[in-house]
Amino acid sequence: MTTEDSMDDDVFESLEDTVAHSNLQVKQNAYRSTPSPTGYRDYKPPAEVLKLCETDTIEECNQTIHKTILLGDSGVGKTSLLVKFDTGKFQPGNFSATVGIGFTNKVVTIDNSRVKLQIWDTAGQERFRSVTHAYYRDAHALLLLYDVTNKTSFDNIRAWLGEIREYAQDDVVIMLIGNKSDCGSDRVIRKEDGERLAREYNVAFMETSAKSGLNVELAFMAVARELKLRQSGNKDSNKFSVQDYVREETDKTPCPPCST
Ligand SMILES: Nc1nc2c(ncn2[C@@H]2O[C@H](COP(=O)(O)OP(=O)(O)OP(=O)(O)O)[C@@H](O)[C@H]2O)c(=O)[nH]1
Repeated sequence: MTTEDSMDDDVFESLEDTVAHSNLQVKQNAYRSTPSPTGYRDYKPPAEVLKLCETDTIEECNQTIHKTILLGDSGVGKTSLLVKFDTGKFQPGNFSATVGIGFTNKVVTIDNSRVKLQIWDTAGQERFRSVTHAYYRDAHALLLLYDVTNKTSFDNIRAWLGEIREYAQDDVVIMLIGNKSDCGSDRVIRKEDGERLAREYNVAFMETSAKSGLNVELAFMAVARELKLRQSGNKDSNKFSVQDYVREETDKTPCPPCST
């Protein structure tokens, strides 16, 4: 399945015009557009998002929209991963911390059926944490990122998982992601370390690179597949394992030359 034939934004065309890329716009203007000294106090979700939550029609849609949230320390590459998945593009060295939270809608095709993902990009900085907690509760899936070149971001994963236990639903799908796998000699966290941590917490794991595109589509597709099976109530869904699926799919792709 290629990116071209598996994704389709048209279902959310009207939202796309107004809200869908709001986070990216907020991010670009992050410090200029936020009057509060903390950068957060005056932040409110876009009006369209609040309106969206109030309408019956969208409540109906919510049954089929899978809310997926990107989490992890600041700078690990959450926005970059989402932008790469959404647009296929990567902007190197273009770092401005996300302020608040925003979402992008994507429709992916899994076994000939369309799965709607509403992907929320959160601010990784500590000062925004209390805000992002509020969004965990109704999340269907969480993509938890660390940066393979940043040990602190990896060490903080345990704390993130603790927060997830506290604020998210028990059955939320969790995917641990080691991003920036393209970084060669700057790498300080080995793939095995990520795998071990994921096993310890019984969550799925993969490494990605928003820069090279490695596994970016797979990360979202694996989550979408799991969510679709759960939603359909398919008896076979119990047999589906995100981790086995990821392993099979990554085995098909040769590993890039990473320095470990
Ligand atoms: N080499 C490399 N650089 C990356 C990758 N992903 C992100 N970056 C860079 O890392 C920096 C931070 O990326 P962001 O996507 O803004 O990080 P974030 O997690 O959204 O950060 P917050 O918004 O503060 O939470 C940027 O300079 C990106 O260009 C990657 O896969 N490889």
